[in-house]
Amino acid sequence: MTTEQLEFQIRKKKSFLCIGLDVDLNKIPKHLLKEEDPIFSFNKAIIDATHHLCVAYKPNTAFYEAYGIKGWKSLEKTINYLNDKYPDIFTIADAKRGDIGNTSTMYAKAFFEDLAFDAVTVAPYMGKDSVEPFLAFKDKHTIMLALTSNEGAFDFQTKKVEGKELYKQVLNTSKSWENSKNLMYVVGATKAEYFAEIRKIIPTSFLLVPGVGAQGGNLQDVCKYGLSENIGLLINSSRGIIYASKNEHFANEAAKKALQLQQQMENFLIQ
Ligand SMILES: O=c1ccn([C@@H]2O[C@H](COP(=O)(O)O)[C@@H](O)[C@H]2O)c(=O)[nH]1
Repeated sequence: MTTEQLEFQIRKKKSFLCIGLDVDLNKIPKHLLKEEDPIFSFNKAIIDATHHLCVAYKPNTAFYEAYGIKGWKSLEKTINYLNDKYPDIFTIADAKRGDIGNTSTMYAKAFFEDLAFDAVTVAPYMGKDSVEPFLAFKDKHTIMLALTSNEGAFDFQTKKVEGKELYKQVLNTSKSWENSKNLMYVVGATKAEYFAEIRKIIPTSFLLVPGVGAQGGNLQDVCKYGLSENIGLLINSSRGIIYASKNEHFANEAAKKALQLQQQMENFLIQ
């Protein structure tokens, strides 16, 4: 999916919500544990109940890798289900990869070709040659960590290097890389006060924004400073939506939480 198609979907659905599929078997309704693939059954129910309220889903691969081969199969079934039944949905593998060039190429093949995700998250620490193999894939997106939502973001990302904060160096430098049009960036909702500065460097790049809901980030502030002329935001909520309830109505309860966020987004889009 191109960024233009993503923007079209956002305007059509009046939503820039991304739902995080971070499935923990200890947190899902007990009755699902009897199913052959509880993770996929959970995801399928959540997706069917919420797809009209969001434009993207983001499984964090850690929650699948933790269950070994079974978990990887559940991830594969989830992305195949999304691509077959809801092809207008933008899909993000939150895998935070990045390595020397030939290894990065293999990571990119795994997520873009084998699993056919639209986007993958990548850490910038190893630099240009570790990210460009991802960028080489046409109409696929590399979402690079810029300013993350956690406390540890202040350990390195906001520290000055040659007079400029490291996250700003990441944004500025990456703009000159080959196929940089395929870049998006992760900026945490807990760092809302940084969005105005970030928009000065990357006025229209899409930002994946985790941290609303469970981590306490404020949607209003993010929208106020982060929205761009092409919208440019994907706001993620995982636990705040998918674990709304543990009873048999869990998917409907998740949809209610998603609707609350979608309605707030709609208000910003019509302003
Ligand atoms: O800076 C970052 C980068 C990634 N994440 C991931 O997003 C979700 C957030 O989940 P919630 O349950 O809505 O808090 C999760 O997969 C994180 O690993 C992030 O939170 N911050």
